[in-house]
Amino acid sequence: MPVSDHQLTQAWSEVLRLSEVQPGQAVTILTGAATHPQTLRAATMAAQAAGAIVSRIDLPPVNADKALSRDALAYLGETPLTGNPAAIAALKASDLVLDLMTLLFSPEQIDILESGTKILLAVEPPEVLVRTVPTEADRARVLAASTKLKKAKTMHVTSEAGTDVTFQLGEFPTICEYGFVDEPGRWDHWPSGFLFTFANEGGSNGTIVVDTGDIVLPQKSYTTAPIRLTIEKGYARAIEGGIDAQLLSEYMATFRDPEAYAMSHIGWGLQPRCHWSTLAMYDKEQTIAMDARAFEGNFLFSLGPNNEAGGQRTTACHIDIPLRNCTVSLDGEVVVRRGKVLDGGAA
Ligand SMILES: O=c1ccc(O)c[nH]1
Repeated sequence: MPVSDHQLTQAWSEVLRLSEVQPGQAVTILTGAATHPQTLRAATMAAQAAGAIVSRIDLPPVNADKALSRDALAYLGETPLTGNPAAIAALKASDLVLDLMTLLFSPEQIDILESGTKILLAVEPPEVLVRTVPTEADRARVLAASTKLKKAKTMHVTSEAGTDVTFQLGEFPTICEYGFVDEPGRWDHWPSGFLFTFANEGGSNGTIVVDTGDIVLPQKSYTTAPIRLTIEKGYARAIEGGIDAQLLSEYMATFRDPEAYAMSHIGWGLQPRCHWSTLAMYDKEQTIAMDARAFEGNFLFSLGPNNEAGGQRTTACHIDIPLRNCTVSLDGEVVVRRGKVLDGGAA
């Protein structure tokens, strides 16, 4: 059901306040063919109310003929910014970019962030944005978890469904997503409230079982039977199971890219206002399923690119799979036990 312009504008004003937007700063709103008009309206009004100098850059869509999916996070790499020096220059000249289009995992995003520009991605439906307005407490909880993940040398994940996988850590940074951009050069995503890192290249080994009811993205499906992934030296060497495994396998095979099977980010969800069951209430076209990526206590693993964290792998195929009921431990210390976060709960 819809939220009012007033509610959504208030939500944007809070996010811009948390992002420390100052009067006179340049805020550029990046839009595309799928940008939600109410989100654009509310973001524009909130940025003006904050005294920012507001611009909008609207770019034509790309990739639709190659993607086999309409989900902006399914097909990565080239974006409407690729090869567009005028737009890139404008975004680099901005203090803050409100990405209502989706640049994630693009070389251009990394280039723009390195200039000191902040980028906030926000493409979920307006009512989801209003429900998941970030808080300082979200930030504190994610940062507290990151102090453990940053120091960890191994992550071990198990589940009663049969997951038993070990990741060697240390080569890549920890990325915290808490929904606002309070430092120059920071990227974040609203909604969020989770953290992750990337396993060392070749440093992932074991078995991951996507259990019945776990979610596969961008398929946006709840699996009807377990999918067993055999992970050896950083790659999913086998994907076995029933129809869900066959659908995932065939989809990935269409990319004809061995790098699509590489382990990408690994982490866990800390957002109590996001839920495993929410995806069941939406049409696939309406959401990119951030509830699934952020719900408290998930173990979220990804296959595909690692350029977001400075890695060399830029495959277009991006698979995100949040698992329920896993136990995640860092150097032997349990941080999530059978899907429950062990940090005393949300503040
Ligand atoms: O916010 C996001 C969204 C997708 C992803 O793979 C990582 N972070």
